[in-house]
Amino acid sequence: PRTTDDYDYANYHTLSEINSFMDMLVQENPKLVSKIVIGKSYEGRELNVLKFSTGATKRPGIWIDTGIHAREWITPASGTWFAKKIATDYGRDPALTAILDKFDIFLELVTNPDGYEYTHTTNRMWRKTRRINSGSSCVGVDPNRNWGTGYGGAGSSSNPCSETYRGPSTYSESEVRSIVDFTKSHGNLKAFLTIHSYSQMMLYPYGDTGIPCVDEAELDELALKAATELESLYGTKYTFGSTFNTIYQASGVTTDWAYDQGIKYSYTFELRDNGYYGFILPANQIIPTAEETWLALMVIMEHTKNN
Ligand SMILES: O=C(O)[C@H](Cc1ccccc1)CC(O)(O)C[N+](=O)[O-]
Ligand SMILES: [Zn+2]
Repeated sequence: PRTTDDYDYANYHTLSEINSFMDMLVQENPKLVSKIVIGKSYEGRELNVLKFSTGATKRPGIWIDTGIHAREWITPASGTWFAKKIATDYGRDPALTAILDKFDIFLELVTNPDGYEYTHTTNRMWRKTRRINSGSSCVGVDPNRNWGTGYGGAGSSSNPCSETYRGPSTYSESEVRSIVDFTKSHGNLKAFLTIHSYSQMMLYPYGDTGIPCVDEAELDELALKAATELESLYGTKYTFGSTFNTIYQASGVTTDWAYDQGIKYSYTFELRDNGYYGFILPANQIIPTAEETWLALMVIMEHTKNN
């Protein structure tokens, strides 16, 4: 495709196609969109973040990542649609324009590029990074068990052959460390939204413990609003609650860490479906999934703006 107008949002794309999309979007919207390289993956690929900003001065930020688990293809596909939506709606949609007049939005589309490439070339069901684990024939670390908060607890594994292997140490994965360093250097993120599939859930802290987080009441009420808005489009039903109570115990996870950095509005999304297709969601569901999810993201971003 020569422009992001004729990019095929209704299909899944390779890493190089998604990287080309990012470069096209930046070229077409030089005053709104820029690309930041926040680090390199284990195998040396760039970790690219799209920055949407309408002001020169440093503003509070909203973080969104997709594709941290390699096989969850619906998430970078939806994220690509989000990126185009932001560029299209700025200056046209009052709600989005109001958000971007106050916040920068950071969107990392392929958060685990080594794993994503591997799902295209070798194993469609790969989940983890592609780190070679010393002393083991098993490859990869679960980037959603590698964060510092609750690291090493129940709900993660010390076995390199496990799908939830926590890694040799906190932040051992450059794909994780790069986000940690970016978040700390930015220092003013107000929402942290990490997008997974599948199960149709909105999950807030904590995952490592059943003890409620301080902001549980507000996060729960906001999740209800977001899930209701999401359901209004195509009737897709989401459940919501703390990670521990809603899906299962998991430790060293992204949103627990983000929340403990003081980023109150930290949610994990589990997109479509409920298990019928699972990770192999048909491409004809990409755009509907992206559209309904965007409604929920807008609810959370507006709440973040107004609080
Ligand atoms: O186990 C995971 O990391 C997520 C569930 C989750 C979600 C938020 C925080 C901790 C765990 C489930 C999934 O999206 O990875 C799907 N899966 O189990 O492969
Ligand atoms: Zn996942």
